[in-house]
Amino acid sequence: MTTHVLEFADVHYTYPGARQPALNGVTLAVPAGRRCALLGRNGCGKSTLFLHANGIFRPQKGQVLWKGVPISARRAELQALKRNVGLVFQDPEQQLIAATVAEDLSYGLCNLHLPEEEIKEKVRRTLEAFGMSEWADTPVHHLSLGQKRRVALAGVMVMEPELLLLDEPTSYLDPWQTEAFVRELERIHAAGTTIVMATHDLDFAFAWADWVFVMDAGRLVLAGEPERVFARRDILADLRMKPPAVLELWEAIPGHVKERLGRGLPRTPGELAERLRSL
Ligand SMILES: Nc1ncnc2c1ncn2[C@@H]1O[C@H](COP(=O)(O)OP(=O)(O)OP(=O)(O)O)[C@@H](O)[C@H]1O
Repeated sequence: MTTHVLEFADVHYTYPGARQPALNGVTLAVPAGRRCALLGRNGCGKSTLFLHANGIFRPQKGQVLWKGVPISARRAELQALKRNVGLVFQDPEQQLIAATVAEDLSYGLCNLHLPEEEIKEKVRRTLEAFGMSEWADTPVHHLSLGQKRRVALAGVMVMEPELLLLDEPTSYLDPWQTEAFVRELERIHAAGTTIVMATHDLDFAFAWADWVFVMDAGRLVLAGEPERVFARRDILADLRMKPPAVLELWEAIPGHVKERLGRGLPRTPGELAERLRSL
């Protein structure tokens, strides 16, 4: 049986002064242990959904549940939720608050009033795991955008959340930084963390995710395994979402060649090229 870490049940939210709701009855369940991609056009409500996931926003109608239990407004429970659900914002400037990298990583742990030695040890281990020990005393404003993104991710992971929410983490990263970032995500996922990533990069989503959500106008319109979701060309075309390039290439290959390529759908054009070369 699939267990869900986080669930949204008919959640509604309209920003003060806005004419349209940002969330308009979204119902969505995040399966435990998955790598989920959250897709949808600009303004469909992805970031607003994330802000409800760790209690920053409260639904105006409907419920958000953590492991089947509705999130309450009680301070202690909200604090526990913030610890379980790590949110990495789209813009690292919104997230990084302390002067140096090590201070930034310590910030959330200090708020938990952990003993100083424990904080130091967690920060040391996280810096090491992220390959950034030499940045410990670097002023945050000396870092590049890609480096700030990694520090923001490390600052969330130091809290050891069970669920990691990433808001468009690969935008503005160069291919090398994206690869390094994905390797970090692999390590985090392999250690047991469920991940949900909002992204506009459908090629990346198809290559990386093992579960996909598609939102539109504040609601969920599709959810499931990537192959199944991306097979719904009619719905995706209505949302002006182009299928991943590798699927278009795959469809152009004659059936008798596909049979020889075998082993299900390739995830990237590189993987397809590799299989074609081995014919
Ligand atoms: N602070 C705000 N005040 C008023 N309206 C807002 C505010 N933030 C977002 N909205 C509106 O809420 C809706 C959902 O926005 P949201 O940022 O959640 O979408 P998104 O899917 O994350 O978009 P993007 O892909 O561009 O990041 C949009 O119509 C947006 O204009």
